[in-house]
This record gives sequence, structure tokens and C-alpha cells, in this order.
Amino acid sequence: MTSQQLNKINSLSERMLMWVLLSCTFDTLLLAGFAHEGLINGRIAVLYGALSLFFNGVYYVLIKSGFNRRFKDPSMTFLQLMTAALMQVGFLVIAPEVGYLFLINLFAVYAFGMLRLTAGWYLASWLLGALALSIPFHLVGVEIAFPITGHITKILVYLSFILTLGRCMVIANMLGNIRRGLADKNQELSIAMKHVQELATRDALTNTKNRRSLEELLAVEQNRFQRSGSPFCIAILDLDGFKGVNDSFGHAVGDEVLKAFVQIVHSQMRLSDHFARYGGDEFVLVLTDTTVANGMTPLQRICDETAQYDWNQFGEGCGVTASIGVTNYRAGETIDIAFQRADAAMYAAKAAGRNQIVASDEPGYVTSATQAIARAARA
Ligand SMILES: Nc1nc2c(ncn2[C@@H]2O[C@H](COP(=O)(O)OP(=O)(O)OP(=O)(O)O)[C@@H](O)[C@H]2O)c(=O)[nH]1
Repeated sequence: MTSQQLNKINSLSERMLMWVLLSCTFDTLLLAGFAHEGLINGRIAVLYGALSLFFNGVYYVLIKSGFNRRFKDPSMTFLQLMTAALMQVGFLVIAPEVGYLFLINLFAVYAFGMLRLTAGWYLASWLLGALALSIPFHLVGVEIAFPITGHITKILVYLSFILTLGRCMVIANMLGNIRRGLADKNQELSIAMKHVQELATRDALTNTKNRRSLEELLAVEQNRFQRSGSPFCIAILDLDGFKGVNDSFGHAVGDEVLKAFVQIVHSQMRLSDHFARYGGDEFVLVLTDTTVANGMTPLQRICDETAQYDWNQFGEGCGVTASIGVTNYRAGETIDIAFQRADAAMYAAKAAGRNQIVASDEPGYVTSATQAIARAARA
């Protein structure tokens, strides 16, 4: 148990002791009232008050001195419960004329136990309580009374019931606090879990999805394709000349370039697409519900935006472009095979002079460079 947990237990135990002491004080006053009415000897009220003070004092000293930390249950709930229960049974024997009071007190005593006792300890305390109660009920043969003998005793009995209900309210409030604490802890835990999940699926530098998350998303898209035939294509985007940026301007500038590139892609992609950092200066864009034929337009925009971006803001002469390889996912193949095709296409784009798109094997979309040449020839 951590010292923070122990401190919490101690503060709860101290609060409980205060309530128990207050409760015992009321009982002592009620007993004094019954003594005044001649139902019991006045010394019984004094003894009840003195024993309450003594036992609560002992537990207070144990808690304050830290001695309770040596126990398996530092709250000492079982010990306190048994002390209180046996005290009630003892007084039931010596003052059966007001025996109802000690019997209803047992409810409050056992209810306090609910705050901390495990089922096993609760069962043990119940069995011990039952055993102890057998003494006044069976062996001693005392007359346990409900002492309404006049107007005053009626008020005293009424007060004792009201006070018992009050004790139940205090216990309900403590249980409510425990429940609220648990609910708060649960919420904190689920927020922390969400955060951990975010960290596990996000790239820390660029805040895009990471490779692990990409693999999961690709598996989802593959399933969707198999179920509904919804097409998707995989594009691998690799920066050109990024090593040069790092070498000339430093790693920190390189990081800024990566983040800016992510912004460019985010500004051009659809919300339903998936974008992830694969590693280093290599990224993957999964275009959902899209074939390469349709995907070429946003990819071309990314290529163009990257080439036209004001990289000089990071340093005079700083600049990168993007080479992109893209392929359709084909029925029945593994993601790995599609990935290899996209990778080969990306290397083809590099080999063809960088800053362009190569579609793996789509007729009519060999490279964006050939499209540009065709456009120029038409013009
Ligand atoms: N600043 C920064 N650099 C990184 C990070 N991860 C990898 N790199 C660097 O990125 C560079 C990637 O190398 P290359 O892909 O060969 O560089 P390139 O100049 O773009 O080469 P081509 O792709 O052939 O155009 C290496 O120098 C890595 O050290 C990162 O998180 N931050």
C-alpha cells in the first residue's frame, strides 16, 4: 500500500472516529435521560461514556501514532466494529431495561463496517456478533425491554430512533463519497487510457497516425473491400532532398519541414482518407472509396502544393518536393503485395526525376510527368 493510500485511510478513519464519538455521546446522553427517569442506574451512563471515550481514544492514538500502519487492514475496521458490537452486547446484559437501544445500535455499528470490510471479514464479524448476542438472548435470561413508561421516555425512545436514522444518513453519505471517488477515478482512468491509445497510434512529431495504426486501418479497408467491393488505393509519399535539408539546416528545421508537409497533405486529403507517417520522410495516404483514376487529382494537388510551398521560410535555399507511388488494392491480394507495388511505383517516380506521381500499373496514368508532357503537347 502506498503512503498516499495510507494517508487517505487514516483521514477517513479519523473522520469515522469523530462520528463514532459523537454518536456515543448522544447514546450517553440518552442513557443519562433513562437514568434520570429511574429506569437504569446513573453509573451505567457514566460507564458507557467512559468506555466510549477510552476505546475511541485508543484507536485515535493508534491512528495518530501510525501504529495502525503495521496492520494488514490499517483502518482497523474489523477491530473497531467488534469492539463496538461487543460493547453493545455487554450493555445489553447489564442494562436490559433499555436493551432496545443497544440492539438498534448494532445496526449502525454493522453499517459502519460496510464502508471498508471485505465480504469474508464481514461474515466473520457477523458470526462473532451472533455468538455474542446469544449470551443475553439465551444464556443470561435477561428481560430486554422497550422502555416507554411515560412522556419523557417516549421522547427518549423517539430520539434514539431519529439518531439511528441520522447515523444511517452519515454512512450513506460516506458511501456516496466513496462511490463518487470511484466514478471520478474511473473517468480519469478512461481519459488516461484514451491518451495512451492516442500515443500508441500517433506519430509524436507530426501528430499523424503512425505505422501501427496504418496497418490496422489497411486491414479494415481490406475487409470492407471484401464485403462490399468498395475500392481503395494506397499511395506512398516520400520527400525528395530531405536529407539535404537536415544536413544544411539542422535536424530541428528538418522536423519543421516534416510537420509542414503533413499540413499540406491534410489540407488536400478528404476526411475519410487515412494519412500516416511510415517512417523518416516517408508517408502513406490511403484513399478510401477511390480508384487510382480518381485519386490522381488529390495526389497531384499534394505534389504541386509541396513543390510550390514557401520552404524558404525555414532557411534560404531550403526546399523539398514529393515523389508519390500509388496503386489500387486488388481483390484477393495481401496488403503487403499492394504495398510493395506502391513502393516500387514511388521508387519509379524518384528514378523518373522526382516531384511526380507514378501509378503502379494503371493504363493512362503511367506518371504525372507523362501527363504533364501530354498536356504541354496539347497546348
Ligand atoms: N529531421 C528529421 N529527420 C529525420 C527524421 N527521421 C528520419 N530523418 C532523416 O530523413 C532522412 C531520410 O533520408 P532520405 O530519404 O535518403 O533523404 P532524401 O534526401 O529525401 O533522399 P531521397 O528520398 O532519395 O530524395 C535521413 O537523413 C534521416 O536521418 C525525423 O524525425 N526528423
